[in-house]
Amino acid sequence: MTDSDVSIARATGFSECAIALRRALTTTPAGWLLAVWFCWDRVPSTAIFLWLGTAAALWGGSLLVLQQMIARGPKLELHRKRFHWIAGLDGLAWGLLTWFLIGHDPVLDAVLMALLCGVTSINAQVYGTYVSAYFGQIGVLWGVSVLGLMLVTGSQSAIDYAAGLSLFIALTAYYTRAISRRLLEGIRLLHANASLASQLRSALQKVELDAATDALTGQWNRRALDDFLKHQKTFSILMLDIDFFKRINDEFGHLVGDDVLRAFAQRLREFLRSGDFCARFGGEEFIVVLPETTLATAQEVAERIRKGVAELPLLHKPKVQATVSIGVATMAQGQSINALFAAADAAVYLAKNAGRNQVRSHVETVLPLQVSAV
Ligand SMILES: Nc1nc2c(ncn2[C@@H]2O[C@H](COP(=O)(O)OP(=O)(O)OP(=O)(O)O)[C@@H](O)[C@H]2O)c(=O)[nH]1
Repeated sequence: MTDSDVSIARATGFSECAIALRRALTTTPAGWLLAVWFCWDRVPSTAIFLWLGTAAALWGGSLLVLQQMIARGPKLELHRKRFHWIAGLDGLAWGLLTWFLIGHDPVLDAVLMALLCGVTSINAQVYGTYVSAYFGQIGVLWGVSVLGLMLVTGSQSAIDYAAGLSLFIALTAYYTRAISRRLLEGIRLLHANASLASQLRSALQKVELDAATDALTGQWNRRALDDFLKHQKTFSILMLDIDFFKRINDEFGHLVGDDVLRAFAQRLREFLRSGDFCARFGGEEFIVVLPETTLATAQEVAERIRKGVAELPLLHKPKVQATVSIGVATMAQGQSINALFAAADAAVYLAKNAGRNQVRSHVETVLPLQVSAV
């Protein structure tokens, strides 16, 4: 578990709390209606409307600010202060209830105390993922309501109510803190798991890519070629074999030979379309698969490649000029992939025997007649 997991969990907890508070604030008027319903005929209507007006003004302002904050994306480091203000005003609106509505009827007082306890409990859920704002909210609710009880009523029952409310709020705050820790731990674990899963996914993708790629040239390897061919129906292949490659190694060394292989693979790609597939078959041999391509077109492509390799040096320092012999073969109905490779190989053999730097096709060899019978 890293520090960044912890701070991401805190930030997520904050933004979840902001969204939960918006949901809770939109249902707050239902709580007021309940209070008004209890108070109707028991409390002077001016007191009821004064409290309702004050609460509505505080509520409307808070909701507006909260809405703007959420629209911009609630951010702990930016909106922390504003959010604590909103929570405090929410607590103030409820706390003022004792200033306006208490002291008119003993039964009603008890019911309103229960209502304040209910508000405290509900808000424990609302602020669960950002508990410091909860402490602000219930702190203000507690302070204002206890002050109201003392100043407005000042009776023995007011002291009892204040004591009861204080105990209830203190216990709720204590347990909410513990639950909030577990909630944040859950968010932290979720985040850590998600980032671990994404790391594993990208590591797996890299391993899969490495397993299908030739390390030297960056082209696909034999395994990837076999996989690709499994999904092809009508296609032609070019088998390319660099001429006298041993001489290049002997003259310039193996490292230069490697550079030549890389440069050759690069040159090859310049002549291919995006849907064509190029793989290193082994040593200085490459295979190009041309999907949906007839023999005649494949021969044209092969000829372009042959010329393109021969006309410019593959390396400039040291200057290495090379040529390539190419065998072309087209997949026939019912033919196996190995038979196709054998046909292309026979065509390469023909090109080499004809003096190299040539393109030959499998129809010029005797092999297709044998393989088509396989
Ligand atoms: N530098 C380097 N050389 C390689 C690599 N793989 C194979 N070779 C060399 O490629 C050479 C292939 O030689 P040959 O099969 O005799 O063919 P060639 O010299 O190209 O002659 P022809 O194909 O008949 O024109 C061998 O010397 C191999 O050692 C490689 O990855 N890097």
